Amino acid sequence: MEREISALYEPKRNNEIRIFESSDEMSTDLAEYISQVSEISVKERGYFAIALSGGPLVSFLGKLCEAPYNKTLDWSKWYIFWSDERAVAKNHAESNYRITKEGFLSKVPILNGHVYSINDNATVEDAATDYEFVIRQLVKVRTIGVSESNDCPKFDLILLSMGSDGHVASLFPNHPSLELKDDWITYITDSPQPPPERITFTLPVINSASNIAIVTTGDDKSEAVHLAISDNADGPEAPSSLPARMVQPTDGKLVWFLDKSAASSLDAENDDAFEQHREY
Ligand SMILES: O=C(O)[C@H](O)[C@@H](O)[C@H](O)[C@H](O)COP(=O)(O)O
Repeated sequence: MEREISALYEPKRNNEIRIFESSDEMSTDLAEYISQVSEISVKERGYFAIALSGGPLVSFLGKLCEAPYNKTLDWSKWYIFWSDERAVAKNHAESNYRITKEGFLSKVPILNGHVYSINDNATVEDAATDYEFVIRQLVKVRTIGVSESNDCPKFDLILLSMGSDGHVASLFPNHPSLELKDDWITYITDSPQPPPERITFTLPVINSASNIAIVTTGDDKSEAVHLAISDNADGPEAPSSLPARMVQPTDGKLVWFLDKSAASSLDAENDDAFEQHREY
């Protein structure tokens, strides 16, 4: 359909919204989506490099640990990374590594040597430098792909969740880390949500991925979802520095996985830049 595009905003391409009646249905579809992306990546590249986030995301990966996926997926080709980590010890309740290990990694046969966690034994600055170094080595040998448009790593899939303030990974609204162009990994010491110190992928790395999924549930996210997605949120008041709105893959594809509550402020008429799959 022909439509007028605001001069203030790049038209969105390769974006899709999937809306589900319940988080259980969302988990089922998410498992199928991840399975398909992993199969394609293994077939095309021989590896599947996936970056996870913390928060409630891991609880939506449960179906991957069950039949048929626990048997059919080529787990030996999976390489695990984190798009962000909190500066706490690995055995701390808030460690994204710990949450992922308990809720996912301990239930599937991913090789320990393929799990690239963020150093919890260094300052956040050093941990960010170390993580970028490790990722550079893996890009050199192409375990992680490389973007054709810049030298950024091209993860096969980056899974993100979003906070009610629109933050993704540990990129928070109006934070200077949103401006970084050359760093792959950075750190912050002033997170508005505890703990204050965190390590995070930068936007250039997120946007260079082949596939990005933002998985979000709950009423408290509906306004941020609207601001992140809707064309009618364009204009002079547009939340140009809302991190979730800045997630726009350069060559890849973005899929939003939303439950009905998180999608409740979306205006179907005005969101036609997205291919919508309203799974009611
Ligand atoms: O520390 C953080 O950055 C948050 O925990 C974040 O990781 C979380 O994903 C969102 O805040 C959404 O979480 P809820 O859906 O539970 O609100």
